[in-house]
Amino acid sequence: MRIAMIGAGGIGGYVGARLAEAGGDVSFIARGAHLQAMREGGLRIQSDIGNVFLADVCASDSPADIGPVDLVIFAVKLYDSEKAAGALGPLVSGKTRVVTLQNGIDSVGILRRHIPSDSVIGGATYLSGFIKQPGEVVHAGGLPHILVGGHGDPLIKDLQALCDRAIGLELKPVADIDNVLWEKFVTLAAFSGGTSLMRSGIGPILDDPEARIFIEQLRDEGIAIAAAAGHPLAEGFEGRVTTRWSAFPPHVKSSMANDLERGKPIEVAWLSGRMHELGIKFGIATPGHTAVFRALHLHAAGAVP
Ligand SMILES: NC(=O)C1=CN([C@@H]2O[C@H](COP(=O)(O)OP(=O)(O)OC[C@H]3O[C@@H](n4cnc5c(N)ncnc54)[C@H](OP(=O)(O)O)[C@@H]3O)[C@@H](O)[C@H]2O)C=CC1
Ligand SMILES: CC(C)(CO)C(=O)C(=O)O
Repeated sequence: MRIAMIGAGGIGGYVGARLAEAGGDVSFIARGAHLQAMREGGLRIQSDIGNVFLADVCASDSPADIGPVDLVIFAVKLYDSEKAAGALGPLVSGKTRVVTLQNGIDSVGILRRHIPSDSVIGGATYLSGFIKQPGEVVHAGGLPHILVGGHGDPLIKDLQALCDRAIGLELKPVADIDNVLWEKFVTLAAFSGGTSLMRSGIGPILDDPEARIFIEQLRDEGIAIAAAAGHPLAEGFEGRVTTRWSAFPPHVKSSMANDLERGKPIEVAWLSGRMHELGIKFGIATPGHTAVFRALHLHAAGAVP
């Protein structure tokens, strides 16, 4: 199976390296110093599940260098989506499937504006990763599970078979990916808003009584928004979110908190900002998410000079 990873960062780098290690024919679309480092010195993944070193990496900043593939895995930040999606053309044939692992609820819609609708498949993962330095990605924690739509699609079955052979990757096709994406959106918007605004890993937040009230408030606002949007979350969801948060090593922060710390642009408009916008639409107060959105808006495009 020919696979192209769009973005070779925390998610694209980790998943692509694992698929290549398992025998997949993987190419990476990357850019800048990370692209140069991968071309010159390969791609390294540091993970408690087992490190990976891909010495010989097929990487380019131009999809035309790679040509049509069977599967595209889309993993750039949401603020880079339009540009990256607009450049997918040379990778996509009539048979290509494009699986997105981006956070939030907007990714599938963005991709469908650029490529045929039925080629796009939603997906979500709770694994946590980041680029430590050019050419090196760290798996910071979180189980390397990926949930994808496309249940019954032969290509997704082939991908699942490849993941079954891989170390540190588990892929499960599901019948209702929309529900999975909403669950992740609610869980992550609270986790990213909380760990970014409070500048802390999840452990100390859950241990501090006031900080915990705030992150749980973000979670509960998200649950109310999901119900109003026609995606009610199952009974007991609150408890499952807290269990999921507690399963991360205490120091783990969201990818947005990591980007904020590094002065990079952040995805707040698609997370707390999206909750704020939906709150206005449905007439539901979201004081927590609105505060996160407004406070971090100043940093949305990267470090304030
Ligand atoms: N990291 C995590 O733990 C998780 C992230 N996600 C989601 O996955 C998505 C990807 O996040 P993440 O892996 O952290 O992102 P990263 O920033 O780590 O990696 C994205 C990479 O793609 C590059 N890139 C962006 N646009 C292009 C382009 N047009 N051509 C070539 N390269 C490009 C970026 O370059 P540059 O550095 O120059 O910007 C960067 O190297 C996001 O939506 C995120 O919310 C989901 C689950 C967990
Ligand atoms: C799964 C989680 C919470 C990993 O940290 C994430 O999606 C993110 O940080 O963006």
